[in-house]
Amino acid sequence: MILVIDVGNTRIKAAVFEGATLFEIFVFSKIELQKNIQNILKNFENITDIVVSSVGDVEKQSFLEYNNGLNVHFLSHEDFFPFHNSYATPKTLGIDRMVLAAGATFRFPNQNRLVIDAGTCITYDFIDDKNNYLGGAIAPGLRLRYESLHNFTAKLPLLSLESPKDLIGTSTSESIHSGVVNGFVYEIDGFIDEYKARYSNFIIILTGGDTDFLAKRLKNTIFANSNFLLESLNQTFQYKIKND
Ligand SMILES: Nc1ncnc2c1ncn2[C@@H]1O[C@H](COP(=O)(O)OP(=O)(O)OP(=O)(O)O)[C@@H](O)[C@H]1O
Ligand SMILES: CC(C)(CO)[C@@H](O)C(=O)NCCC(=O)O
Ligand SMILES: [K+]
Repeated sequence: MILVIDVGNTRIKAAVFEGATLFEIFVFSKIELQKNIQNILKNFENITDIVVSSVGDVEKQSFLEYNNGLNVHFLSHEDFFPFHNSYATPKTLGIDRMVLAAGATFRFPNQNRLVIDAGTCITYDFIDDKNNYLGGAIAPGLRLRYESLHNFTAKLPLLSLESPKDLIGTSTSESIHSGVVNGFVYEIDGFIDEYKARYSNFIIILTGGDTDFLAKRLKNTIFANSNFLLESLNQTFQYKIKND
């Protein structure tokens, strides 16, 4: 059994896999990291490996204390990935984006793929049908937009996510919901349309914390899977052992 851990910018997600089977998912904050890992290891005694992808400020050292018989794999740019990386600054490419690109490559062979991760940030990653990772985009995520409006103005309140009643916001809060949520949806549909203008055929994978909220609001057809990063971590690890 393996324990995969996705350290994001806001929270940590972990999952226990045996082969391709996902047993359980855990979501927790950074300060609860040690406690949660200890509990998971206690409940799943057959875990032999911990596989970590971290874009947050949690370093490899935080996992090494579990090294009593357990292998800790902290994924980095030096690992094996199933695509050719055409990014101009490969060393600063987020490891989460690399794992998502790997997952898309494994899952949808020989086709163009666009991965959209709607998390703290929205990331777009494009891998073409020849397995070239081309790059994509980074934009502020849904919650970040609500927080930015509040943090960088004097008068705007901090609202929590709500569906706008209409395009035309008729109060401060409705204007904010319309601006944030409608803007978010139009932007993502707009990106997809631009990719469509350039590539006639590609599969779209949507993941991240806002997957479910977003999936039903997009006009474009997508493959929605909020666990795509966790599943891709498992696949990237299986690929790594095969190639080591
Ligand atoms: N309990 C929650 N805490 C924070 N964000 C949440 C929660 N539930 C849903 N969300 C939504 O998920 C988004 C954050 O996504 P996610 O949890 O995937 O981010 P993350 O853990 O920081 O990962 P990453 O840094 O890889 O994006 C926010 O925009 C928010 O609207
Ligand atoms: C964009 C985020 C924050 C998304 O989690 C992460 O992938 C990251 O820190 N990336 C580094 C910059 C880059 O990918 O080019
Ligand atoms: K993200």
